[in-house]
Amino acid sequence: MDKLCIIGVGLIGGCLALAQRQAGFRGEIVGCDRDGSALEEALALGIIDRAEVEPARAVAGADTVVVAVPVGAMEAVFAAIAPHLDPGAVITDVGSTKASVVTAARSVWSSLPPGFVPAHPIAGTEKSGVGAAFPTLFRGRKVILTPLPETSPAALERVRTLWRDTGAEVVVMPVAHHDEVLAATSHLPHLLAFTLVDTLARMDDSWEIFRYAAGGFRDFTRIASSDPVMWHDICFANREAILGVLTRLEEDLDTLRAAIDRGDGEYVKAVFQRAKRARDHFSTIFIEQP
Ligand SMILES: NC(=O)C1=CN([C@@H]2O[C@H](COP(=O)(O)OP(=O)(O)OC[C@H]3O[C@@H](n4cnc5c(N)ncnc54)[C@H](O)[C@@H]3O)[C@@H](O)[C@H]2O)C=CC1
Ligand SMILES: O=C(O)C(=O)Cc1ccc(O)cc1
Repeated sequence: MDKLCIIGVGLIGGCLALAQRQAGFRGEIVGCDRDGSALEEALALGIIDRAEVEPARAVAGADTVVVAVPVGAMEAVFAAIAPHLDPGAVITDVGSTKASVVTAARSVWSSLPPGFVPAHPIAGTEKSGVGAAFPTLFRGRKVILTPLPETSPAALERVRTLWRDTGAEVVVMPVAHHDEVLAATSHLPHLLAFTLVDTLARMDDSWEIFRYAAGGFRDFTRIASSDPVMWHDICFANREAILGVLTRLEEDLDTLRAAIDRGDGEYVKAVFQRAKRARDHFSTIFIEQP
């Protein structure tokens, strides 16, 4: 890899650029963003070597292009870069949903380039923008690649190496499985956090409620500070899977509510015990991060 082009110089694009530099990448990192101030900030912070507002200029001569914009903007970016990519270029993305990104790519390229490798780092924060970027975000975290039948083995290896160099553990899975799993573990918790905070904030005594919030409230709602545009896009991009898991949760919440209402302590305790056992078990294996 000699020239890495990152389109969307925000939190994830910025973290990737910093992580690549820290891993010893000596080539050129070109940043492209529709927001000129993001580019200026990235240049000032030394995160990118060159800034381009025009996607066509940014991708020219790049051997690897990473699209790191909100998932709703992927199609427009693919359309803007498609005619200007080098023939052997590898194109990848960091979007939180994968079927929607693949659909966006298929609507731009009548036949998908073999260099196209959909990807998703399962690492982030509630902050956004390049100013919040840091080089160690991906260390010890998972990155999911969802290669397609058209994806060439060489392109898959390039993207695997790109992420492995950041300290991430790379796993491969089918697109649909990715979207089902992430709807449950990431998209649903974000919707719950946003809704909880919104509901409480609209109560008459919200000032009093937030003033006495304890650690549990802070832990549970941190992700409600995440970027609304990004999460709006994710909701609609992974609509079916999100609605499926939301319905399941609604049913379980309704049952719990009914149990509390009729004073069924055994039922309530059984739910909490099962949940505690599951959380304690999985936290030792998966959930706690370095
Ligand atoms: N924030 C997080 O924790 C994670 C985010 N993701 C995914 O990464 C992607 C980027 O997210 P963040 O870096 O958090 O967002 P961000 O808001 O920090 O950065 C996105 C950047 O894309 C630029 N942009 C938006 N539309 C554009 C367009 N049409 N052309 C060029 N630039 C455009 C924005 O100006 C911004 O600088 C999203 O697809 C998100 O789903 C993936 C893993 C974690
Ligand atoms: O901040 C957190 O805890 C997150 O969950 C960040 C995050 C947001 C979106 C993703 O697609 C992956 C990770």
